Amino acid sequence: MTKQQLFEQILKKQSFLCVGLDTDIKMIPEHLLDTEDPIYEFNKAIIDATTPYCVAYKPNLAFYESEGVNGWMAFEKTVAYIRQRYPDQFIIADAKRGDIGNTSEMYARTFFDEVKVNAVTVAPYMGKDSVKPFLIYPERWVILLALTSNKGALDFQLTEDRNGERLFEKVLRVSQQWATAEQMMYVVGATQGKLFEDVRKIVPEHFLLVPGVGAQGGSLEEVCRYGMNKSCGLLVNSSRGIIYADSTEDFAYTAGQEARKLQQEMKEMLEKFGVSQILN
Ligand SMILES: O=c1ccn([C@@H]2O[C@H](COP(=O)(O)O)[C@@H](O)[C@H]2O)c(=O)[nH]1
Repeated sequence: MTKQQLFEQILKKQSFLCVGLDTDIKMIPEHLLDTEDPIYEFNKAIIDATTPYCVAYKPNLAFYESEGVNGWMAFEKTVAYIRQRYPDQFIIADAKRGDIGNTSEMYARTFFDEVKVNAVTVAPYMGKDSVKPFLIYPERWVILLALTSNKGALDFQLTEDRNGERLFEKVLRVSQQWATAEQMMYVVGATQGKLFEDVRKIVPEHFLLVPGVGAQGGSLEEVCRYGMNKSCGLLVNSSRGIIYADSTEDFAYTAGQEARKLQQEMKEMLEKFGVSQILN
């Protein structure tokens, strides 16, 4: 999916919501546990209920890999289900990969050739040759960790070098030499508030994947005020706040309603910050 196609979906749905499929077997409603593949059944129900209100899904690999072979199969089946039923959805494998070149090549093959997601989250720490192998796939995306939502962002990302440049700023600046805004996005946590202004000084055109609203307390209004650009430029993720809003048999309906609430807020933000035209 291209940047333009993603923006068109955002305008069509008046939403830049990404639903996080952080499916924890321990949180799945009891009545699904008797089915052959509870994780997949849960995901299908969540996807069917939320798809009118979102433009992206983000399965986080930790939740699948922790269940071994069955978890990986549920991940693959979930991606295939979205691909087949809702081909306009943007699918992000939140895997936070990155290694020496030949190993990164294998990660890229896994996610782009085998599972066929649109994007993979990648850690920038090992540098250019660890990221490049993900960039040889046309219309597939690398989402590079830049300024994360957790407290630990202070440990490295917000530290300054002797010229006063913070590490996340260096990641944004240098990595722009590796790929354009047609293939690279950045993770910036919703909890980072006004720092979105500093991010936008360096990457005005790029899409940002923004986790941290809902359970982590980030403000959607602040993210939009400081982070939105003329083609929206934001995919805001919520995982627990949507998928675990209800643990009864009505879980999917409630998840849909939570997604709808966020979509309504996002529609207001798109209007408020003047994002309304199809760009060419
Ligand atoms: O900086 C980051 C990077 C990734 N995440 C991931 O996003 C979701 C957030 O889940 P919530 O339940 O909505 O808090 C989860 O998969 C994280 O691993 C992040 O939170 N912050």
